[in-house]
Amino acid sequence: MTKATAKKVCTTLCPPVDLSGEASWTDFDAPALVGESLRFVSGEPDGNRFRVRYYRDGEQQLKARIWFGPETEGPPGHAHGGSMAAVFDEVLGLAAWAAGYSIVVGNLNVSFRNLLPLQQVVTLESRVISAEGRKIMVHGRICSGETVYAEGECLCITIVKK
Ligand SMILES: CCCCC/C=C\C/C=C\C/C=C\C/C=C\CCCC(=O)SCCNC(=O)CCNC(=O)[C@H](O)C(C)(C)COP(=O)(O)OP(=O)(O)OC[C@H]1O[C@@H](n2cnc3c(N)ncnc32)[C@H](O)[C@@H]1OP(=O)(O)O
Repeated sequence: MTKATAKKVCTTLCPPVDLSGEASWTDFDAPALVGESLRFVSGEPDGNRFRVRYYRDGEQQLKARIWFGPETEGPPGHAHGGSMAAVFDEVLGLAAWAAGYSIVVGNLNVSFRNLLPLQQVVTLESRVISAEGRKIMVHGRICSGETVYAEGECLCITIVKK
């Protein structure tokens, strides 16, 4: 896609995008694990906001291919920081669930490193860093090739049944 095309805002539904993963990744069925509770980010897979597809890599870490559509716009032609934070909240929280922890997100720090152009497929790479008591630390970054758009550090807290 040329830069000129990428900047064009879709007033109707944008065309399909290629969210396929790398050859070594396997599909990850998020709804099978957590039900329909991820609608905020991944609830409209053909819409103009986010389009997301989940995978596990060879080390079983969660990966996501994500397209930030025109409805995530913040700075002209680029993704709103809050849209990236929402993506980190969902994907890093889901990464902890995928690793076997029943959690909510207690704290999320996001560093915005580069403006993210709209309508570009990027990758969110996650990694469960540590698990100490109820605290599960998950790190991630939104990137494409060598470019890192944002980094996230997510403290997840396991839910205590009352
Ligand atoms: C009961 C609700 C159940 C909801 C979930 C149920 C089912 C979900 C099913 C499927 C899930 C689907 C998808 C999951 C994937 C993504 C989810 C998206 C992520 C989210 O969108 S999720 C919503 C946003 N999320 C919240 O809405 C959290 C609101 N909040 C709370 O629910 C409490 O605040 C909680 C539980 C976090 C802690 O409360 P608590 O009373 O259980 O535990 P306590 O306060 O004692 O903390 C224990 C130790 O964690 C440390 N600690 C706690 N918070 C910290 C912080 N912020 N910074 C640094 N350290 C912190 C303490 O310092 C202590 O550490 P120490 O033990 O060393 O003293």
